Amino acid sequence: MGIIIVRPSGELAIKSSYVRRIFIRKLVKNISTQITVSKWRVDQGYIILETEGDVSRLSYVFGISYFYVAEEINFSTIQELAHAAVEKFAELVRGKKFAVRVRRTGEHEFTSMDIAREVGKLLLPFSAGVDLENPEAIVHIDVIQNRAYLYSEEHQGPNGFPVGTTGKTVVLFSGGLDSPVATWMMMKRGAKPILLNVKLGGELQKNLVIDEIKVLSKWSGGEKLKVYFVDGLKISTYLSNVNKFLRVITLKRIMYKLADFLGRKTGAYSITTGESLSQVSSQTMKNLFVSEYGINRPVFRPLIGMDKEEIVSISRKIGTYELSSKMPEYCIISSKSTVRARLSEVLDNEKDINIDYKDLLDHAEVLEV
Ligand SMILES: Nc1ncnc2c1ncn2[C@@H]1O[C@H](COP(=O)(O)OP(=O)(O)OP(=O)(O)O)[C@@H](O)[C@H]1O
Repeated sequence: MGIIIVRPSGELAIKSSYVRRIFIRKLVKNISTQITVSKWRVDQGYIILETEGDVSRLSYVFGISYFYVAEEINFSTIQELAHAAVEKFAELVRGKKFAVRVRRTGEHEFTSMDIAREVGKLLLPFSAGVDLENPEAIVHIDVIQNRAYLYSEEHQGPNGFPVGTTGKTVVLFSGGLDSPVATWMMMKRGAKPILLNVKLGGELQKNLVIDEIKVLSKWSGGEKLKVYFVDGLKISTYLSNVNKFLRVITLKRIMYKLADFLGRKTGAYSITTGESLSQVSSQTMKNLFVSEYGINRPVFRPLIGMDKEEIVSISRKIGTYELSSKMPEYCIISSKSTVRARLSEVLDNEKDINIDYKDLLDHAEVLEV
């Protein structure tokens, strides 16, 4: 059993108290899917939790700025606090250059500097001296009213909003490099993704997609991730009648329409893709305009302004890079596309294709990870 102090993302602090309460409650719910929480309270913007389990899992919970495992003490004088700090930290600083870092909230007759000075003075004889610039050991003390939290290590959280607080989005999820990164970025903004894969590559593609979703689910704050696999073969047959230079754009339009339908079915108000401006011919500005023409939901493209290196670096960080690299390109997608599709021509071509989107989705294979 330990006390964990969580500082929510700075963005949560500027919300109205009503919204903040909702977000904090969801954050605690998401935290308790990772570790056991027996009690919690909010004090001066910090969430104080009594917990059991592996705290390192909190590094994956969106909505956390930083967190630490602390010892809680009640105190009335600065000397009392300093003695408790010495008892806890004498061994930590033994023979090392150290620094004391103090944060203080509440009404007190002393400042943070007063605490740091008093604690530093008592720890000095155990140590190799004070070094505020490059300490070998750091003594952290957070004072909130008449309680102090003592700890030696602070862990970074991923910031953002708790997953599930900002709505659902249908993600067009190919499983290539980009769409997993786009999914992660939307989860970071608190969205719950509903994944839609047009199965063009059979079981190999499907299994890679599932493995990628498993990796992404580490970041989902316990929210189950649902994936819809739609029959790609059926869609390919529709496309065989389309002019070959317009096939990629038409396929994209079909995917967007499927996503729009799925959004309506699942209460998701947006569509997310992994497109990045002009990365490939189907992603020129003109083609993106034509692709999403007539779609009722806003299309979010979190990667639109990123280059490949930036996307790769996020993909490595979140753990999907290795799996994405195994994903082959599928021939329809990689076939030549015009860079400036004419809307009227594309719409004209489309007239002869009669796709029953509802039926495609009703027959989709649905899994939850
Ligand atoms: N088979 C598919 N099923 C669902 N969505 C897809 C599929 N193929 C492509 N998409 C969507 O279209 C976007 C662009 O795909 P495209 O193949 O043009 O580029 P990409 O750079 O290879 O993307 P990715 O790396 O995500 O596969 C993808 O990021 C994804 O959102």
